[in-house]
Amino acid sequence: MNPLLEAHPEPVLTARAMREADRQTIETLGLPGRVLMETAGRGAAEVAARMLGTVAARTVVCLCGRGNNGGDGFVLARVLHARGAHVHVVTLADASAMSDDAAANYRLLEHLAEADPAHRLHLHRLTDLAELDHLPRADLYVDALLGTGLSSPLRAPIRELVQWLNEHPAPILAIDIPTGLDSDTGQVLGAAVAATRTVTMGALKVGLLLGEGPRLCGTVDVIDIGIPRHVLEQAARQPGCAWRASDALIRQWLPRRAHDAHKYSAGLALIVAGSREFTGAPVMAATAAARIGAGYVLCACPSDVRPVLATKLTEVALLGLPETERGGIDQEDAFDVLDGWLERARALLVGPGLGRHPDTQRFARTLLERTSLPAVIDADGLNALVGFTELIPRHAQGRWILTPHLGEFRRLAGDVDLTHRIKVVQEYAQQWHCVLLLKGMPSVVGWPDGTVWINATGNPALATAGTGDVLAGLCVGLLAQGLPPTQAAVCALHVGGAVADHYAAHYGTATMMASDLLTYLPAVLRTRFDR
Ligand SMILES: NC(=O)C1=CN([C@@H]2O[C@H](COP(=O)(O)OP(=O)(O)OC[C@H]3O[C@@H](n4cnc5c(N)ncnc54)[C@H](O)[C@@H]3O)[C@@H](O)[C@H]2O)[C@H](O)CC1
Ligand SMILES: [K+]
Repeated sequence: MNPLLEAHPEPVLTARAMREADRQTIETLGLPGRVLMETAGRGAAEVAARMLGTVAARTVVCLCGRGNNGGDGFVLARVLHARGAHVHVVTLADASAMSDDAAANYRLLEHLAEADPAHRLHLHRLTDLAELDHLPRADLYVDALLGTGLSSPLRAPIRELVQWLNEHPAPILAIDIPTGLDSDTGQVLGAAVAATRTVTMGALKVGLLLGEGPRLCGTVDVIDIGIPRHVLEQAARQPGCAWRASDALIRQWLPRRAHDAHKYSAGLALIVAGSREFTGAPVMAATAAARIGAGYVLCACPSDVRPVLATKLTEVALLGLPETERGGIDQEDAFDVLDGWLERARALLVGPGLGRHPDTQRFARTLLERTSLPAVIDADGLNALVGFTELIPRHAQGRWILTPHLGEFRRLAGDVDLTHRIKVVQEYAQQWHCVLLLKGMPSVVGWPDGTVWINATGNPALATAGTGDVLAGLCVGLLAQGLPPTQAAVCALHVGGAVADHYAAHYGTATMMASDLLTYLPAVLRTRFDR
């Protein structure tokens, strides 16, 4: 693929945005919908042929709805029939009840079925679900029932058809979206096809990447059906849409070390972290910051924790922060110790393992209010802001990266309905004027301008203690090297997930520990990101 194009982020659209892109292409550019459907169906047939291996004499059963999703299925049926397959097309409606383009393609099939001397094309107009039992066992089932037109929980008999489909062991190819999956949220609406593979038209849909989407889609192929890139990019600016970064884009964004760099020019990352209870978190975060390329990492922790960290950290400098007799960080004395370093630092991370002592939380808030450094606020740094969220829009000013998991986000934002996760992240990143990295599978990054990114890498191996500390360290390490918070958050997620993917490819997803991310990071940076 063209390296320049490859560096482009991939638009991830809602159903509404996809329909808008269709409309633009058809009405403004003049590319007929029938041509879009023909291209969509032919692209889907290519994927079906790859799934079958050989097409001739294989049996394919296509379940087709009466909308354009069904229309894509009719085109696919015609193409596979022409390549020698035995094709059974199952519909629930007459052509008169179908969309125009679908009906036109259905009538094509009717003429073909009559004309084919080999009688390899069979049209079944279903009036009773029992008739499904007369269908031959297929080598491949095609779900062309519903796509982006699904707007509510599946009605009968589509719902029963979906359940029937899922009962068959043969591979299932879903057209555009597995029927029953909400294309904007990844929720299952009543029932949904569990596809082996999904071939989606024009662009990725949000629902394929969130919620139940990854589990129900199987492998996803995006078919270029002739919608111009600028039309897709324009559509992706609608609320609820997102982007996915490519390796090429991350390679472009990742900082390169200057040939004449010295430890300060490569960026000083100041990390305020650690407590008696949590000494691992600062180690993970500080090591990650150093490993991703920060030239100088300084970890400021409560004084009596310093000796413990000194046994675990060699290249990371340590700074003991005075404590109150109550055991929290003493704000005034701490600033006396910190001030010089705050001038020299290029980025700040507050939170990993910091603990929730009231004195420490007050210190963390004051530190964030006073500094104008780009900052990452993670874990107990976020907990210190609970009840003080007004500080975020007042001080973040686009310089902060907040990295909450779901629980931390709910403590900050309240019991927010996260059905539309993209819209929620979009709204809060704009409202708080910060970069909001909401961790999850996948994690999502909202920028202050409303742009949202869905992480393209990572796997369940990341579901282990300490990976959040590593992620926070990667973020601050990239900030310290001059990356803007917007790109630092997307890169940290993408690279961290890529290391987890590297680990899982070699050792599976059940044994990874967070420190493995630090071990394999250099190799993945070198081989996958050319660093
Ligand atoms: N992306 C593109 O550029 C192209 C996509 N194509 C395909 O077109 C469908 C969208 O087609 P549309 O006709 O708008 O909707 P559907 O076919 O998905 O469904 C409409 C159909 O479904 C019925 N329906 C709606 N909700 C329910 C429900 N809850 N239960 C049962 N039935 C329901 C509704 O009555 C309609 O009859 C897209 O996915 C692509 O596959 C174009 O072919 C090419 C361009
Ligand atoms: K479908």
